Amino acid sequence: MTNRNETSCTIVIFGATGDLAKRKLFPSIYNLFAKGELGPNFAVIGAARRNWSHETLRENVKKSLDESKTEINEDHLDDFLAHFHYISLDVTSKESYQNLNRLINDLEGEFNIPCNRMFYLAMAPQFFGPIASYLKSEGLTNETGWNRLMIEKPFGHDLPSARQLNNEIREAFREDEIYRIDHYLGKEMVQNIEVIRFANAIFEPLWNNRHISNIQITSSETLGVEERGGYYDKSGALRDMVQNHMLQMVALLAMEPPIRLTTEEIRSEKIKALRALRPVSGDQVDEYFVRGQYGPGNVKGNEVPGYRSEPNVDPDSNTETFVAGKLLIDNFRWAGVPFYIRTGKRMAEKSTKIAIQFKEMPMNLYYKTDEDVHPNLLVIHIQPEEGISLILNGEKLDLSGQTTPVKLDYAHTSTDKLNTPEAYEKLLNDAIKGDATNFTHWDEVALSWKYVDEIFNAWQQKKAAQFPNYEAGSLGPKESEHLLAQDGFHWWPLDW
Ligand SMILES: NC(=O)C1=CN([C@@H]2O[C@H](COP(=O)(O)OP(=O)(O)OC[C@H]3O[C@@H](n4cnc5c(N)ncnc54)[C@H](OP(=O)(O)O)[C@@H]3O)[C@@H](O)[C@H]2O)C=CC1
Ligand SMILES: O=C1O[C@H](COP(=O)(O)O)[C@@H](O)[C@H](O)[C@H]1O
Repeated sequence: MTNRNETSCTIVIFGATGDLAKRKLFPSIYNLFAKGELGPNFAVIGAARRNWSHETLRENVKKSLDESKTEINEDHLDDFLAHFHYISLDVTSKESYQNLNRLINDLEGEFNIPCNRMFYLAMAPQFFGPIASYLKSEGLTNETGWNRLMIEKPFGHDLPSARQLNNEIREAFREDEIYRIDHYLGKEMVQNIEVIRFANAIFEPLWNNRHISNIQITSSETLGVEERGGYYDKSGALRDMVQNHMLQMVALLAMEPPIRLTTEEIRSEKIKALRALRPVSGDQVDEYFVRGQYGPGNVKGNEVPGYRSEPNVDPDSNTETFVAGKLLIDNFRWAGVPFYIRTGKRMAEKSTKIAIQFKEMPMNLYYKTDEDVHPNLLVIHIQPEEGISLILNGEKLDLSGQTTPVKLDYAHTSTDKLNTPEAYEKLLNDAIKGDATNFTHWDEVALSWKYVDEIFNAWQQKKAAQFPNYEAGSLGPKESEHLLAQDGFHWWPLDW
């Protein structure tokens, strides 16, 4: 009989010769092995077209651990690598799946693994549907153990394509067998949003429109599009970052406390928060959203080209590399509280932060100083530092009787600065254990696309934007400042 909690399994990585497997998946699997999370009975099968041997895969796994500076214990490295096997196949050919099934069966025998099968799709999205369908039709999913499908982004490029993809994979896998990855949900401090909110008696009573004036979420990058120009130019920041990571953070901040900390209850509250997002109609888009594209500039002392000069990007591209937006959530808790988001490439800092700004005191007893009392802020540092800061007011130590902001800090630098290997490690571990809490349910995906599609369509209908409109190495176009200024706010600095 199927035991959902049994962790002993075979992990098949489709796309094992690719970038994601090398940079994120192999180091994560090693870390899980080193921590004893995988136990002795597991196998990893790398699948791709390249004509590699088992040994070539193992050499590449070892190389990926070295390049990612994973701490390796040489004593058990060979034992670890012995669990890796490679199969050369084309995912579009039916015969491939019969060969793969034979290899899985052999390894289940060799390593004494129950028929628990994890299929990780680290492949371009056009293959997601066909792979899922072949896995079922060719008998690789089974009734004896569990079957899980881990699926990378992008999950569609709009609501209709996402729905079509979902229908395709649902033909082969049940919703509870599908693990849609949003790697932000694997980040330590994103997971901590719930803990900060629901394990601290001092915050929950204040977590509403009576006490919070606005919430700001920034995810800025210093990198450009690197080798992903071909994908990114068809996607843009709205669909690459807002539809998934930014809206997931909004949902976690806005949701009601779940009645229990179970996958179903948490997802249900996130879904309700996303349902309450006020849609932005075409004629309002400029009032609520700002788009930008970087021109040439200087990022951290290096001259960099503008977006339109990046490899595989259309020289007249109208794709946005920056988005700022004001989101409103129409429910009792949040009515009237703007959630500002911004994300972009080639910005001044690599930083993901959430600033929760509390309302002013009802009366300023320190008015004689002609100084405004600084608003209280709760800052959640997601990356590269991880932690929280609380900004209060204290008295200046100079006998002036004036107030000064005082920062209470709990922060530490994440092990690898960018934190993503740990995110993948956590997500893989969760999926192996059958915990889908930090993966996105189809309803969340659908609601996010619905929200984002309206903005995208409104932009499409307008004439081409005046791009480039921000310099690489800056904080985005000036209109992003206006978005908050019109409400009497400003973006809090990223180095707070
Ligand atoms: N790289 C990253 O940091 C991130 C990637 N992702 C997502 O992960 C997925 C994979 O990305 P990434 O690793 O960068 O992509 P790559 O292009 O580096 O890798 C693609 C993989 O697919 C294999 N492949 C392509 N066609 C076939 C085929 N017909 N049959 C079998 N194998 C095939 C390639 O191997 P071969 O040529 O040997 O067949 C290769 O292993 C994408 O959906 C991407 O959006 C998401 C977040 C971050
Ligand atoms: O999903 C994506 O995320 C990365 C940013 O991730 P982070 O963990 O480094 O913040 C982004 O660069 C990429 O374009 C996008 O596809």
